[in-house]
Amino acid sequence: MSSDADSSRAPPEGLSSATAHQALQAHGANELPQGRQVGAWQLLLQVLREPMLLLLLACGAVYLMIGARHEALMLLFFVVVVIALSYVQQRRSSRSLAALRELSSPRAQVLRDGRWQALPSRELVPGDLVQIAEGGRVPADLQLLGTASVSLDESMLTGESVAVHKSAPAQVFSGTLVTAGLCQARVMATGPNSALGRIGASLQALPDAPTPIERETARVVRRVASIGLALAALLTLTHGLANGDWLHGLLAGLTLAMAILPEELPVVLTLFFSLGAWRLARERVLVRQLPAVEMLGAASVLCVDKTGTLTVNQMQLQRLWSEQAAYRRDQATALPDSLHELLEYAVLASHRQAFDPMEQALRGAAQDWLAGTEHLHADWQLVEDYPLSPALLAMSRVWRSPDQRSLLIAAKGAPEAIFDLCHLDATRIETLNQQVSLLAADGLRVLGVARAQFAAADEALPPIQHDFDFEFLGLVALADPVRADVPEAIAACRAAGLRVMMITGDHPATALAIARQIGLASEPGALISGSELALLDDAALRARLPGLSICCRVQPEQKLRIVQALRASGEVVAMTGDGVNDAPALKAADIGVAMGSRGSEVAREAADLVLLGDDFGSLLTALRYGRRIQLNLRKAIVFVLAVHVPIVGLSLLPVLLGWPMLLMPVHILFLQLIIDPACSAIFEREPLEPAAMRAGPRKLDAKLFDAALLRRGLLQGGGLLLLLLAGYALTRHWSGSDAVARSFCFALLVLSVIGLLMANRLWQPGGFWRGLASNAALRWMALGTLLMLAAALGLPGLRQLFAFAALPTQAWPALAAGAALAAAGFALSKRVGSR
Ligand SMILES: Nc1ncnc2c1ncn2[C@@H]1O[C@H](COP(=O)(O)OP(=O)(O)OP(=O)(O)O)[C@@H](O)[C@H]1O
Ligand SMILES: [Cu+]
Repeated sequence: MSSDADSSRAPPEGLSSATAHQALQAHGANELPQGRQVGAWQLLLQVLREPMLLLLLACGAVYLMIGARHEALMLLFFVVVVIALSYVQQRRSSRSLAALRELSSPRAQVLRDGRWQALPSRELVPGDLVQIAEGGRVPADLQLLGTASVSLDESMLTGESVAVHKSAPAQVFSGTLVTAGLCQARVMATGPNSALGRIGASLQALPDAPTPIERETARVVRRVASIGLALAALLTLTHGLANGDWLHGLLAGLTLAMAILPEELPVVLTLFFSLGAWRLARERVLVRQLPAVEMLGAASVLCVDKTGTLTVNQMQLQRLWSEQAAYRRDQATALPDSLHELLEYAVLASHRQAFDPMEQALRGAAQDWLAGTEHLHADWQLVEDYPLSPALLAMSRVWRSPDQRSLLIAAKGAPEAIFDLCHLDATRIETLNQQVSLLAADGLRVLGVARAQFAAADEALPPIQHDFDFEFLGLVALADPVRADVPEAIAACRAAGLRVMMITGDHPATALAIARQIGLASEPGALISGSELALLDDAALRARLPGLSICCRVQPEQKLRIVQALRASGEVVAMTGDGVNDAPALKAADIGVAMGSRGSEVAREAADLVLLGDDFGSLLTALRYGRRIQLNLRKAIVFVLAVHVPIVGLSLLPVLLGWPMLLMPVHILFLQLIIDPACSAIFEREPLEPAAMRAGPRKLDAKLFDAALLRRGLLQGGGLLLLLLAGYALTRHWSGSDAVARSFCFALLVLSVIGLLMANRLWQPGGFWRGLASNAALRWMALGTLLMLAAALGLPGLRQLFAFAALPTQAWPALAAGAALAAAGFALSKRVGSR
């Protein structure tokens, strides 16, 4: 980490943690005033505003008016239970969200107690020594130190998006973006005292806009709720007009409203997303946009950048080649003298404090092979530097040596760019290209190296690299090994129905070689180069997309174009990236994925997911979770739907048929107490069914509440309603007692709800009982429910509250038979309703 160029000077010192701690007390944390945070009270308020509670309170009031004090008290008890339940659920989500926020807070490289460490930027204090590097945000107002320089994008302070070049002792400002370079700096001002703090700007993330799924759910809930209210009003009217008993009519209406209200859906949605994000964080995947995980389940194309994602991005210089000599690291130890100059100029064309792994590799090789020769020039002075540009993939650096009058220029870059700079003739280019292809075919990244002299040392330097008179020196080839887990992960992605596309700035031959190593399609039509791509208009590009798996020599802007073209042709695009230039494409993709430790801050800010461990395999984990959340959501929805049909039916039909009221608020509440926790706790925990991974991505326009889902839910619920009505009518006829019939019907309903849970837990056929063994939440749930049911049927006090009667012995076998029938029906419905 320390600078190699400054070794002659005493290294600047950092702070000790004790001093830093004191300074932190004095100056305050290095952060801007935060947006509002959700405290416990606000959560409670949110809970209290829930419509379910309002309905309960209204019911309580009606009970008081008709003088049923016990019932009113019991409702009050339920109010407390419901509040406690939703409070616990909401806290669980907001806790996991807070933990995520903590994980995603920015970090800075700081020298503390003589050791470089990554600390939260929040803990920086004036006087700290930090290091900033390409792709990072400046964590505070800093003064640059040493000889290195950086390029900055200060647009967020100035509105100017032209990069500015700065070197010591210039100041750089908090929140600006380092687009190139690596430099040490001293912290001058933090938090509200920084330039950013003074203008009151904030880097707060965008407010979370509701996603399609959230909007769809909100729409469904609204629609169902208004239908419910209308029905409830209608019921109250019918009842009131028919019997003249308006209070009981109101009670029936409120009961129906409670039965219909799909209040668990939004809860299920937030809880599934936030718990899913929390689970993923434990797998070292940070979710910055919650719905992105579910979206990942729908991804159909995965665009990956080669360097750093598919490969480890640790370069090693493997071969050097000039027209006179060649060297392979694996076949010889010493570098022949005739290649010394080639390596010397490759290093001169690099930064002294190298950020780029290629340059680090060149520097490392030079230290191994050129140490003690006259080819390392610590005393040369940098005069000018021509950076790499998309138009010319080559960079040059101009040097002044103490013992020469003319300036020396070293250039390195993509071979074709260097050939261009050297103005080589066509035949020589052709032979050289053969050599490049030979090196690249082994998966090596090839760079050309050239040198020039500029005699008139006091004249102004030319504006572009082409104006120098370059002489070609040779080629260097670097290896960047493929990550060990990549071939397997790629195969798994493809098995899951995802198309994988490699996007790289590298040479076609290198890209092809890597594609073969990782098992991507590599036939001729599968590859397109950036220059070819530039000739296509949007329609032609879209036509070219099918079957494409490698894009090489693409420029950063072209990544954006590829993503947009893919999306325009109906694909759901997940895209990985790590560089400063990748941010627009990451934003444009449906799911942007950034590498956590190696990727740039900017890429992380633009991404929806961050792979904290930098391993490609965890993307696959995220994909599995995406499918899992999506499938479990669907299961929960089918369950909620199926369970509401009989509840609504039993509240509505008796009134319409002129029977005595069957379900009362207390029954609905009892059921609610099973249903709410059941959907969130039991379905959320379900592991992914293997078939869902093979089934391919969900269609983008597929709704969460699609026809298959509705059909299955209505089938299960409708069947159950018929069974319950039949059971009710039969027991009533046979026992002559409303209370016995109600007890029977309710007990059957509760047993069937447990059956519905077990049936919808696993959608693949079979496995009805397996649920009890593998899902502890389900086991407890079932046990608790049975105990509650037994209490309501068995304890005289409760029996009265529930308006039950003791079930005669003959009813028990009938109950068991009914439950078995329901279970068989649910098992059958899985075959009918499958997609
Ligand atoms: N520091 C450098 N010095 C000289 N040439 C460079 C340097 N960096 C990149 N190049 C040239 O530019 C080409 C494209 O580089 P670029 O950075 O766009 O690819 P990349 O983003 O590293 O690759 P990938 O897209 O696979 O991640 C390289 O293949 C190389 O020829
Ligand atoms: Cu409900």
